[in-house]
Amino acid sequence: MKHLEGMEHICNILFGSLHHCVVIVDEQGIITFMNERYYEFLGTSASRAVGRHVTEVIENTRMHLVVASGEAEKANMQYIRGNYMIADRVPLYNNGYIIGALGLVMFRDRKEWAEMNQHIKTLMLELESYQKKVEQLNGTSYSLHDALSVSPEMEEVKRNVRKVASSDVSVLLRGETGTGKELFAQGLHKLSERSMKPFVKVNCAAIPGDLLESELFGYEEGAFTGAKKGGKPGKFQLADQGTIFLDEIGDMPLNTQVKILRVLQEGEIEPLGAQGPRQLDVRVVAATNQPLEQLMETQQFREDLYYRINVISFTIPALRNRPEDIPLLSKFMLQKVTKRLGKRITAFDQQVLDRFLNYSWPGNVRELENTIEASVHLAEGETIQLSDLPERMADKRAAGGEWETKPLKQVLAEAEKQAIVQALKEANGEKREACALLGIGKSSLYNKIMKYGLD
Ligand SMILES: Nc1ncnc2c1ncn2[C@@H]1O[C@H](COP(=O)(O)OP(=O)(O)OP(=O)(O)O)[C@@H](O)[C@H]1O
Repeated sequence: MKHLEGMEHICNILFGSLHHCVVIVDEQGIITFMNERYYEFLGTSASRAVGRHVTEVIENTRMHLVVASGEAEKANMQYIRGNYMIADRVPLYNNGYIIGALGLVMFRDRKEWAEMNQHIKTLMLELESYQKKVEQLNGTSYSLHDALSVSPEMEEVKRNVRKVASSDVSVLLRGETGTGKELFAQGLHKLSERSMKPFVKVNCAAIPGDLLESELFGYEEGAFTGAKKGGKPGKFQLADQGTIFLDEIGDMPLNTQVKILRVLQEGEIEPLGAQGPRQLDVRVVAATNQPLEQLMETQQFREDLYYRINVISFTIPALRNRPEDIPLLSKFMLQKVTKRLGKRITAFDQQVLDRFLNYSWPGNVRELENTIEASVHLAEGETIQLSDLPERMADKRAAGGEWETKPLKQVLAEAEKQAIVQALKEANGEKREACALLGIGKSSLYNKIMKYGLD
């Protein structure tokens, strides 16, 4: 930011009366200047835009990527506020260092543009539908815009995630179960240069230890008896050029940790039965809900791997610590669930919202969504009542105060068991459906069913 300070006055003279839209960002992608024309077009103002990350203010912008790559982009098509515009973006250098970027969004003669825009719109809509299909095939369905929040804590995490998204730095996402770590991992990938390449998720807790290696690194034909003809690519190969998301990394067996570290350090893998190593280019995003520092003390997690994946870490706050987000998320989840179930329920009784605000949400946003889904099933009127909430929510002990006096482990275990019982009930014992409701893998569900003696 310091290089661009004091430039506002000069920029206003230069670009103030220009018919085109101008934006300048600093080396972190933070807006330092926009001209009046751009504010008008976006319906915003200097006080709302300057100082914010450019992705928060301008749709489909690539300014942060230009700063990261240092490469200009000429006559790029950009969809803003219902129109396709032509954007030029150039990096700004000072003494050989990037200090920011300047973007120019061009308008054409209105009539000519309107005609061309219609034609382009049709083509671009078609392209967009293909892009969506590619994204689905690539394994992402979320972007950072899907992470709803109003709380300052979450807004700060989002701001920081945006800042590092365009670089290749390894990111560790921490937070309790259901806080949105996977959503953030996908958001990071979508904001990066790798967005059109694969996003591959590995649930380190769900793959049995003895299969983890072949799942991660693949194998060659004939590597062992029972190996598939033609071999099988591992998750790392599938993620080549893209992002690999190592979920629940704290649950990864020690011997696999050694191998992962080698891959990350040397940028190559050696599939089982292969003649030699293969070069790879993957960005690593890991997530954990376990205290890795504690696991290191008990030698369950390797220190060298910890430092390798923990270059930058973000902690996503638990829902109970950001109550401001609860009304917004509840409303959104209600709309999502009622749309899916085709039921007309439009609001929550005030007592329900109060209960939500006082409840501890050990399963965080996922539990909120499941709770709302369960109550939509039970509700008879157009408003969700206290009596429509699942049993655990009706239990006063679960709502605020007292539960915190119980050991957290016990509370989490009780909530987990309750959620599984509920999901199995809702899914009529159909385990695949219960997995989908809970958002966990099959082997994870089987382990938990055994653990809590629910078979
Ligand atoms: N801020 C948010 N806005 C909207 N939806 C959210 C938000 N945070 C989480 N969700 C939703 O909550 C659910 C759980 O999120 P997600 O799977 O990303 O959590 P997680 O932290 O990765 O969980 P786990 O540690 O159990 O794997 C998802 O359906 C996700 O879309």
